[in-house]
Amino acid sequence: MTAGGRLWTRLGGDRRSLARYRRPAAAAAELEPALRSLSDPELRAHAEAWQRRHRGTVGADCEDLLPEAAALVRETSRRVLGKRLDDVQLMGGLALHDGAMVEMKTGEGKTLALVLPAVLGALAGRGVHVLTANDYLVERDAALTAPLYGALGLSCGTVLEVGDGKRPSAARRAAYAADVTYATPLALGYDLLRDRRANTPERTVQRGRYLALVDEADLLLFDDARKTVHLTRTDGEADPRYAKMTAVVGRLKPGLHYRVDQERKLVTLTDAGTERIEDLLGTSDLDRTADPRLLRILDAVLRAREVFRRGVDYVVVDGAVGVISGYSGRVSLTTDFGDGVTQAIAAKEGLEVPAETRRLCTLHVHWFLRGYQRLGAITGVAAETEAYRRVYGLETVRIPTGRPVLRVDRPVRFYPSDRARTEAVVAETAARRAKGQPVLLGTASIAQSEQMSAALTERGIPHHRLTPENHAEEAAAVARAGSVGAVTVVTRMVGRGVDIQLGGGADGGADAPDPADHDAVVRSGGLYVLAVDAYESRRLELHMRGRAGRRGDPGESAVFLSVTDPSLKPLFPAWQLKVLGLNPDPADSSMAFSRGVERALDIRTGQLAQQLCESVRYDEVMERQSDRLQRQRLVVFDGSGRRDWVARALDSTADQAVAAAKPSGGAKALRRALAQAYPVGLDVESLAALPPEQLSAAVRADVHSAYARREAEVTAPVLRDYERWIPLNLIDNFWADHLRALDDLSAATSLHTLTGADGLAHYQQEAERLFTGLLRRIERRAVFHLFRQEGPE
Ligand SMILES: Nc1ncnc2c1ncn2[C@@H]1O[C@H](COP(=O)(O)OP(=O)(O)OP(=O)(O)O)[C@@H](O)[C@H]1O
Repeated sequence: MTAGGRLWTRLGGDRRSLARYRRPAAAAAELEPALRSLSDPELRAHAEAWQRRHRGTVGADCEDLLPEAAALVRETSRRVLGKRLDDVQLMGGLALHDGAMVEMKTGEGKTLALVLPAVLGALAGRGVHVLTANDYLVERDAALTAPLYGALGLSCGTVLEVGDGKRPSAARRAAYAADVTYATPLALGYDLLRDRRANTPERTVQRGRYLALVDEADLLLFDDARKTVHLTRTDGEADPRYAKMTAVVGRLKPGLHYRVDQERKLVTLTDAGTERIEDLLGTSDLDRTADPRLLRILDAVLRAREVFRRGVDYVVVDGAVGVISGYSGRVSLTTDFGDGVTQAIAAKEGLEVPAETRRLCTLHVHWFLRGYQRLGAITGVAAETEAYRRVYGLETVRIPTGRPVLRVDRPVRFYPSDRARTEAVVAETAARRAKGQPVLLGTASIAQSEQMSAALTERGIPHHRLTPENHAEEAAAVARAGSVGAVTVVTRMVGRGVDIQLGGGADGGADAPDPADHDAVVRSGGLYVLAVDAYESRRLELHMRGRAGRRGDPGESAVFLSVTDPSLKPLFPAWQLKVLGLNPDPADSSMAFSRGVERALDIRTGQLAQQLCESVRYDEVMERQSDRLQRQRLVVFDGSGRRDWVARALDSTADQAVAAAKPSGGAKALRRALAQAYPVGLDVESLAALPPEQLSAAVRADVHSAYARREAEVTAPVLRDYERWIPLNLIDNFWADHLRALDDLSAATSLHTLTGADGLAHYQQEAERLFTGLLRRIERRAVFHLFRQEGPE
C-alpha cells in the first residue's frame, strides 16, 4: 500500500471518499482538448518526454501527476484502441494506484482501468506486474493493452503458467525486464522459487517484487490465497502398492467396511473393514504392524475411490491425471493432490502410476502477494472486505457503474430432480435460441457440461461445449458465444473475466462484431446467461451472471437448480429441500427461497473470510522461516556476507560441540565431540577443566585456527568456492526436510487443538524449536564439509 493509502486508512479507511479519485479524473478532462490537438507522432513524443521527466517518481509522490497521466492514457487509448476511458475507469485506476481493493462491477472495463496505475507504477523503473486468473486472460489482456503501452513508450511482456517453464532464461528475463509484465501469481511464484534455488546469478530471471496490480482479485486474494506453488523432485520409483491396494479396496463394501465424509473428503475404516483388509493381505493387527507408508497408501486409495470424482475433481489427459481447480474449473497437469491421492487416482483409472514427489520448497499465494512493496487489487465483487483488510491491508473502494446496468437477474428456480432441471434448461435454451438470443449455459463440472451437451444434442440444438480440456479453442469459442442464436456450454471458468461481444467476434480483434448482428442480438434481449450450478458464494454467482449486461448492454441471467444438487446440502436443511422439490411451478414461487440462497451464501461468505484470516496465520509460520533462511542464502549467494556466515558457522559448531560433550562428560567426551566437528589442534585434556565460557572461547579460537590451516592446505580460491556452494546446497536440502517436519507438526497440532489447547501457539512454538535446530544443523554440516571436502584433482 502506498504511504498515502496507509495514511488514508488510518484516517478512517472505510469512509474513503470517491471525491479523492473524482477530482483528478475531472482534471484529466480539462487537459483533453490540448492532447487531442496533437498529431499521433506528437502525442507519442509528448508521452515519452513525460516518462523521461518523471522517471523515478514513486508511489504517493505521483500525486501531482495524476491528471496528466490519466489524460495521456485516455487519449492514447482513444486513438490506439478506439476506446476512450470513462471517468469511472480513471477513478478505478486511481484507486488502484492508491493501494486499494477496488470493486468495479463486471463488464465495466477493468482491463483498461488497470493501464493507468501500471503507467504510473512504471515510472519507478522497477517493473509492474499485472496479475490475473489464468493464461487465457494473461494473453488476452497483454495482447489488448500492449499497443497502448507501446504508444506510451512502455514495453509489455507475459509469463505463462503452461509451457513457459521451458522457455530459455534469457526470454523469461526479458519478460520480467519489461515495464509491465502480465502473468498469473502461480507462474511468478514458480519463477521466484526457481530463482531462490539458483546457484549462479545468470540463472535467475526475476528482478524483485515492486508493484502488483491484481485483476480478478477476489479469486486470487481470497479463493486461491492458500494455494501453494512448489518445486518438487520425484522421489524414487513408482510404488507398486497403489495398484495392489486398489484391488484390495475394490473388494470392500461402502457402509459396511468404511464410512465416507464427503464434505471433509475423508474415509474411515470400520472394524469390519479393518478385518477384511487383514484377511485380504494375510496379516493381522494392521494398525500396528503395517508399514506407515502402506497405511497412507490405503487411505489415499480409499479417498481416490470415494471422494475424488472424474470430471469434477480431475480429468484424464494423455494418460495422466489432471487436477481441476475448484474455482476456476481449469486443469493443471503439474499440480498434485498430495498425500499420494494423485497416484491412487491413477491406479483407480488404470493409468501408469507416477512416482511420488518430494516438495523442495513451497510458497503460498497470499504470502507471495504480500511480498510486493506495493499492492493494488480490483474485482467485480469484493464481498470479503474484512479478509482483504486483515490479510493484505487493503481497504475496499466501490466505484459506481458508468451507466445503469440493464441486465435482468431472474430469481433462482428449484426443480425436483436433475432430470426435470435438464428438461427445463433445454426447453428454455430452445425458446431463447428461436428468437436469435445467444445463450451461455454455466455448469458445475465437466461431467455436468457433458450431460447438458448430450441433452441439447438429443433435442437437435446445435451448440459448442467449452471445457478446460480444450483450452486452445477457448478464444475462438468465446468470440462465437455472442453470435445470433449461439448456444455455448461452459464450466465455471468462463465466469472469470471472459468478455462476450454481442453479435459475436473478438474484442479489439480484426473480427469485431458486425453492426447488424450486434443490433439483432440487442433486439433479442442480449446475452442470456443460464447457470445450472449452485455456487459456493454469491460472489461467484454474480461473476457468472455478469457475463451478460456489460457496459450498459441489455442481457438476462437466471439460475436453475435441482434440489438434489450436492452443493445445496450445506446451505439448506433437508426438510426445506424436500418442500422445494414438491413445488409444482418452479418459475412461480421461488422468490423467497432465492433470497434464502442469497442469505445462506452471505453467511457462508462471512465464515469463509473468518476462516481465511485464521488459517493464514499457520502458513505465516512456515513462510517467515522460509524468508529468514532465504536471507541467509542470499548473503551466501551474492557473496556480500559469505565470510561472516562461515565465521558464524565455525563459532556455532564450536559451541555445539562443547554443548554436546556436556560438562559432566569429562575429557574423553569432549575429545570425541570436538573430533566429530573439526580437526582439533588443542590439547583437549588441559581444556576439560576450564569453566564453560573459557572453554567455549578456546574451542572457538581453535576451530578458526584449524580453518586457517585448511585454507593453507587447499588454497584460498578453492576454499572460497566451497564456501559458496556447500552452504547453498545444505540450505536447499535441509529446507526440504524441514517442510516435511512442519507437515508432521501440523498434523500433530490438529490433534492437539482437538483437546482444546491453543493450536496456533503450540504450532508456533514447536516450529520455532525445529527451525533453530535446522539452522544449527546447517551450520554444523557446512563446517563438516568445508573441512572434509576433497580438493580438485
Ligand atoms: N472505454 C471503453 N470504451 C469502449 N469499450 C470499452 C471501454 N472500456 C472497456 N470496454 C469494453 O468493455 C468490455 C468489458 O471490458 P472488460 O472485459 O475489461 O471488463 P471487466 O470489468 O474486466 O469485466 P469482468 O468483471 O467480467 O472481468 C470489453 O469489450 C472492453 O473492450
